[in-house]
Amino acid sequence: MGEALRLLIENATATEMPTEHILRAAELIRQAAAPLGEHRRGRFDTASADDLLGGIRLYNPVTGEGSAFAPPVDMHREGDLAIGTCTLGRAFEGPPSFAHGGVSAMLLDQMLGYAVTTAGHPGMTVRLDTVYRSPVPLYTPLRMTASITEVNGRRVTATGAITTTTAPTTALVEATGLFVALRSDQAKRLFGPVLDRSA
Ligand SMILES: CCCCCCCCCCCCCC(=O)SCCNC(=O)CCNC(=O)[C@H](O)C(C)(C)COP(=O)(O)OP(=O)(O)OC[C@H]1O[C@@H](n2cnc3c(N)ncnc32)[C@H](O)[C@@H]1OP(=O)(O)O
Repeated sequence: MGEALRLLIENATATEMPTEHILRAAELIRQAAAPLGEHRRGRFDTASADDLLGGIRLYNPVTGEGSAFAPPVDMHREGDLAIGTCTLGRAFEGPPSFAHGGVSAMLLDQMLGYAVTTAGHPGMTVRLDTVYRSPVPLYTPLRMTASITEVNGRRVTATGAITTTTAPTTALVEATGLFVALRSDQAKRLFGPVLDRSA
């Protein structure tokens, strides 16, 4: 379903079809959406397809295969380096033909988070600094990298970059993120209801 939704969003964002076609499509989309809404999970319920501790989040807005919104980014590790790939379509546009700057920050937040989490230092982002060197092109295979630069108690710093796959040494956007590991009281305060319901 995620793939179908992403096709829908791409075509809906790029279409130049006449108004009557768009109104007909809107009606069909409403008809398709209604039965899905008949049985929904609540705010604190994780998706039945998810495995929180195993890191599976089907509807994550960056990596989730099931997400209408995610590019989705495919991530893996090679040694100390986290690597991600994706191609951004029209829905991610900011400046004409290039990605929105907030999208680049979102991709890098997730990449840095993946780097720290898969290195055994899970934490929440408390700071993300982005440097935009060149616009990120749409419809172009992208490569993202991230790695840890410092572990200081509960505070972990990671850096990363977005490049194209054809010019992997030319950073378009760079980011440095600070992640903080939660104390148990913080984890309970923020995620208690979710953990209780998924136990
Ligand atoms: C195999 C599995 C794969 C799965 C992959 C999954 C990938 C997941 C990817 C997810 C990616 C997406 C990720 C997301 O999108 S996470 C979502 C976005 N982030 C948030 O919503 C976090 C909001 N912040 C907070 O809730 C609090 O700040 C928390 C609870 C995190 C810490 O609470 P608190 O703020 O009260 O801190 P502390 O008292 O515990 O102290 C902690 C230490 O940290 C220092 N500090 C704090 N803030 C800052 C700051 N801004 N600059 C510099 N330093 C800062 C602080 O001084 C102290 O240092 P020290 O005094 O100890 O030296």
